[in-house]
Amino acid sequence: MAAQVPSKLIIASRESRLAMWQAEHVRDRLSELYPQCDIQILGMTTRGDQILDRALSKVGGKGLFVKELEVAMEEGRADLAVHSLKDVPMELPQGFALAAVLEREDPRDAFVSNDYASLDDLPAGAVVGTSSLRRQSLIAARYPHLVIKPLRGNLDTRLGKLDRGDYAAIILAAAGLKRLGLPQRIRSLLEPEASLPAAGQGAMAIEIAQRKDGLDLMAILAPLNHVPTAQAVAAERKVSKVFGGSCQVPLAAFATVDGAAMHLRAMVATPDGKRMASAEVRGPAASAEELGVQVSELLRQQDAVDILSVCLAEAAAADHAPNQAPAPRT
Ligand SMILES: NCc1[nH]cc(CCC(=O)O)c1CC(=O)O
Repeated sequence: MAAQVPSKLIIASRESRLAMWQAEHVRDRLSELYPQCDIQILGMTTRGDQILDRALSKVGGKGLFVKELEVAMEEGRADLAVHSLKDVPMELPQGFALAAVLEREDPRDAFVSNDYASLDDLPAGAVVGTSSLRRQSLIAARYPHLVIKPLRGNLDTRLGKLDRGDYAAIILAAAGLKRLGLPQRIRSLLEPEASLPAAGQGAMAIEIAQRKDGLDLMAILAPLNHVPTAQAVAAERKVSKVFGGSCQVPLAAFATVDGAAMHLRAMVATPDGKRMASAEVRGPAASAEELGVQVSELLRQQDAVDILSVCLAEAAAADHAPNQAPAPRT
């Protein structure tokens, strides 16, 4: 039996152009499924959008880009929230759930520059912009002659800083550039072998809150769930969870699903790229989380915990704040 659909649904979204594109995409797909339902978008600003002068790893706290949207749902101002899955904490607060994961866009990192075609072409001392510890550590490991400088802000802001000449090149998620109709800005793509993507990169998720009115939003949103993507990101997010995943740690986890088979790769490193652990496993896509645990165990055998303790000590020192990262667990 088809789900009972209300006459109106409100989508909470951040106001960046990418977030709005994603919310509009979900709105359009829902409108197609449920033409009788009036679907509106509520734009909001989050703490992650406001704090732009610090690297994400130094802002601290999880869910910087999602909290305000959750409050809107809690207060009944919105029914669902659309997020870049990469920005969604591994553990949602009590009473919230992911209702659907949409088909993944290109998960790769993109090299963006006005003067150079790839990381290999950059001369010694060239400045590369990124605020992702993962990207920073991968670049430092392979290109020790390059200088990495922080780069924050939404996609348009970041591209503006590149165009102004602040950087020789910047690294961005290919997915965002493609969604915004800017694929021509991509000079080259970094293959997973060179730059393993972050857990959830390129995937969008729909979050919902527990309802008091009995509305079955899970069932309403189920047709938007893309099973192979949901399986891949379940494995990736399990790895992040095991290692207390946050933006304070250079951690990558990337799964591909081919029919019933999954290939999961993961990596942890120190921010300077000098120490790195990486591992991969293959197995049934239906056992996504179990594969996440397995690959985490392989990482642990390579001193991943020690590598992460270096990262967390650095983060805590930079923060002058108590170290809130939980101990690794499975
Ligand atoms: N943390 C910011 C963020 N969250 C999601 C994306 C890109 C889109 C995606 O990965 O789905 C980006 C920008 C970037 O990494 O360049």
